[in-house]
Amino acid sequence: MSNPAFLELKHLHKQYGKREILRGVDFSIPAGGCYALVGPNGAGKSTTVRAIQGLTPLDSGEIRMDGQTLSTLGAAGRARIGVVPQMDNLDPDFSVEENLWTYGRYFRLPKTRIRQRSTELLDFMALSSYARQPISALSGGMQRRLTIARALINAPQLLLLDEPTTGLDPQARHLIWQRLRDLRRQGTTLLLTTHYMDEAERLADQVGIIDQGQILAQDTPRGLIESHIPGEVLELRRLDGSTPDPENWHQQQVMLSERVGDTLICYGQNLQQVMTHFVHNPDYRWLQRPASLEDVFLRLTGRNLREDGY
Ligand SMILES: Nc1ncnc2c1ncn2[C@@H]1O[C@H](COP(=O)(O)OP(=O)(O)OP(=O)(O)O)[C@@H](O)[C@H]1O
Repeated sequence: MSNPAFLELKHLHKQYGKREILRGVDFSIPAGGCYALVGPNGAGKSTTVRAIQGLTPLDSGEIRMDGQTLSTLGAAGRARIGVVPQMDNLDPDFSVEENLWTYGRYFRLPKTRIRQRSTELLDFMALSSYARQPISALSGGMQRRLTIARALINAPQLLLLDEPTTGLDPQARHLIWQRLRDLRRQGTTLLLTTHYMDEAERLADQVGIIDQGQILAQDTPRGLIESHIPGEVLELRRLDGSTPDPENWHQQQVMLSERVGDTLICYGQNLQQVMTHFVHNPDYRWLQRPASLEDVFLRLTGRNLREDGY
């Protein structure tokens, strides 16, 4: 039997003017689970996260946490949610620990509790030696870790992370991933939005691919790959910079191909035949590799920048 949902989103709809931003978003996360919402710019990820926070009123749909409708949980329910926004909004006039205290006071935690949580969280996020430093003394990765620590001050059961590692270097990203996995082991439920497929693959049990306000597919990372991309992938580029044109050959040989800029991504049952065709052709560069979540993402959400503002 699958675990009961801790967070449930049912048929979320949101319109700005005539434009439908969320068109029936549905998903759920069991307690202690991690769900990654991936999608192109403007897909509706932040709007979904803001709706859970109660910041964006919905036109219809329901959000339930721990079995209760969020709107009826009120402030007490929202206090069980920690939020890591897309942009760091730490207070530059305060020190590292003062930033945590401000949040603790916001949640009306007793002083002794704030002190204890601040010490624990600075240690957890490897920031103890920076406690008295101004925010300007922190690197981008440290600021991100402090933003996560701040979101954890009141020990929330659900942590919402809007693009938690965008713009960070690989070491900084790995440290954050490690801490997010630690949080899961402690029972925290995570919902993250990301543009990084490797992040979704590394952290999430379930990945939802959202585009134009709709979840196009959701499954485990492996399940998404296996059900959308058969076998390996061949990337083809022409040396003259033009995109390879599959018209005259791929129909008989390759099941599927997608154009991404100047690259043709091929996959299908007859990939080896296509390979032999190009290996000795000096006009082409090629790369054969295992299929990834990014291939699924590109296949489902379209390759080229759209002209409709998304
Ligand atoms: N207050 C608003 N008024 C009008 N349109 C809005 C408003 N907030 C968001 N939108 C539009 O809703 C769409 C979805 O925005 P959202 O921020 O949810 O996308 P996203 O998937 O988080 O994108 P990104 O990856 O760029 O952060 C966008 O086209 C955006 O312009």
